[in-house]
Amino acid sequence: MSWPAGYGRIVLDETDSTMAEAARRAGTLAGPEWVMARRQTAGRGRRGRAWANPEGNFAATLVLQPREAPGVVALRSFVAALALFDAMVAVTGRADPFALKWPNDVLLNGGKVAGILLETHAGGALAIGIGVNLVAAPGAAEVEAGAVRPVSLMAETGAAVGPEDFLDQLAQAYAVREASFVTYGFAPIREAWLSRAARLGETVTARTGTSETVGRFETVDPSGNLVLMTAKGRVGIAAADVFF
Ligand SMILES: O=C(O)CCCC[C@@H]1SC[C@@H]2NC(=O)N[C@@H]21
Repeated sequence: MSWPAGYGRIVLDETDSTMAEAARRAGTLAGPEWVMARRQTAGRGRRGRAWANPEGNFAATLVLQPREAPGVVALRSFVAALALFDAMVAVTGRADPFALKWPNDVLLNGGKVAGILLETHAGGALAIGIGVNLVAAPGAAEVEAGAVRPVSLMAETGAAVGPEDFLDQLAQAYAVREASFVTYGFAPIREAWLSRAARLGETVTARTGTSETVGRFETVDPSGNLVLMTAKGRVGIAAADVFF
């Protein structure tokens, strides 16, 4: 497996969180850099949740210095989700058990196998944190009530993939999707994402900390919003957790 040209790589035995590591290093990096850790002692997920990271699972953050407007930069969550999907297919040889859940989870046999966390830094750096349950998944009791059950790649498919091998696949897949995004914009990424979307056309619930919207999952719009057809009409949602 070749490493993508122009991307750097740092592999640490242990850190608190690769997001924190990325924040500490962002100002010093000359170009895109993958920061991977074999162990995280304080991994974090979306909405301030903790992210468990037993050894053997994958934890890495890609640090980029994008030049676009913030709304365009944020669309890289879809770029990353697609790349993650591609890497899963590359390591298992199968696409059918995988699906993408808005905004950027990867599902395997309907369970959550991977998550993505985006953070931006003063100075404009973008940190894309990716966690994959390669060998172990948290118990159902450790996740929010009603959330998709966590699963591991190994338990669901039998594939035994080490974090560094997974990084090779993911970095290559990301570089391909990033080049498409920079050259052709969001449209082909959006189409590819939608063709892999879980529960498209079905009724889902989108929850923020303060509101709940139930509707038919119609599409993701060109700004990356979740579009639901509700009893009151079409609604675009910029940020939420989705429940099936
Ligand atoms: O809540 C989610 O689904 C996103 C989880 C993101 C976890 C990854 S693991 C690598 C990086 N470092 C962190 O502390 N979090 C992200």
